[in-house]
Amino acid sequence: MHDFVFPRSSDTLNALSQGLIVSCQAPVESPLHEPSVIAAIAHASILNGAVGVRIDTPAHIKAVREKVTLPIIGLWKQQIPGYEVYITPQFHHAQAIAIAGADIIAIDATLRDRPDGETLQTLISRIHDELGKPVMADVDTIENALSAAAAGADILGTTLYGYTAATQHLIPPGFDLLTQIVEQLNVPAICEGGIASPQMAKQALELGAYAVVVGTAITGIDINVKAYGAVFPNSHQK
Ligand SMILES: CC(=O)N[C@H](C=O)[C@@H](O)[C@H](O)[C@H](O)COP(=O)(O)O
Repeated sequence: MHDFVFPRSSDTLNALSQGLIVSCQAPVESPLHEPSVIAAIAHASILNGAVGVRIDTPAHIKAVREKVTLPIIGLWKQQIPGYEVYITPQFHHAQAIAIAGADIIAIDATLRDRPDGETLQTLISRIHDELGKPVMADVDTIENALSAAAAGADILGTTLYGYTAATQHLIPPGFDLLTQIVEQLNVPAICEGGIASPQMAKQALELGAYAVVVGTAITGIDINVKAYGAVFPNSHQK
């Protein structure tokens, strides 16, 4: 386990070390996609030992902030026509989630095109300089992890492994990407995506993960019930 020296918000980043971060998100069409519900799920996660939470949208972050003092990794998923980046694609999205109360700003840190000629480098620099927040760089490949680290990312996440054109043939968790980051970079790596059991989370830590984000396996009621329903002859959800 490395000892990392963080240039900014070191208390926040140190608080995540070797801990479980719960991603509390719900499909837009779900009754769970409601600020007070997401806040309750986040609060329950913290009460049961999570060191932080990962939350989408300013409204949900604001509601969670009222219940939770531990670190919030904030993001804002926004589809922009003509662009593939969707996790906090532009600076104004980052600004909105910072204002809502996020401690760490998660962004798509691939080198795919962004609107208005913004680059990964300028986006990270503006989040640091204008918002004073650390950046979690969600990546899919070691090449993008290297460029995100060079652009100043404070932590790297394997979040996009399996979710980009370059990696769509791969199935999360990205343990191979995690290992490459741990071996090649001196930036903490968060294993996120596809962690489906405590054993898998333990494996991520053993491979050198700084922390582990678990979403669907813990908070994905809609998808999990649907998966159970698929094996029941008497299920009204097809
Ligand atoms: C690719 C993408 O958009 N991932 C999102 C990022 O915030 C979430 O939809 C995931 O639930 C999260 O990464 C946690 O992963 P998992 O739910 O597999 O534990």
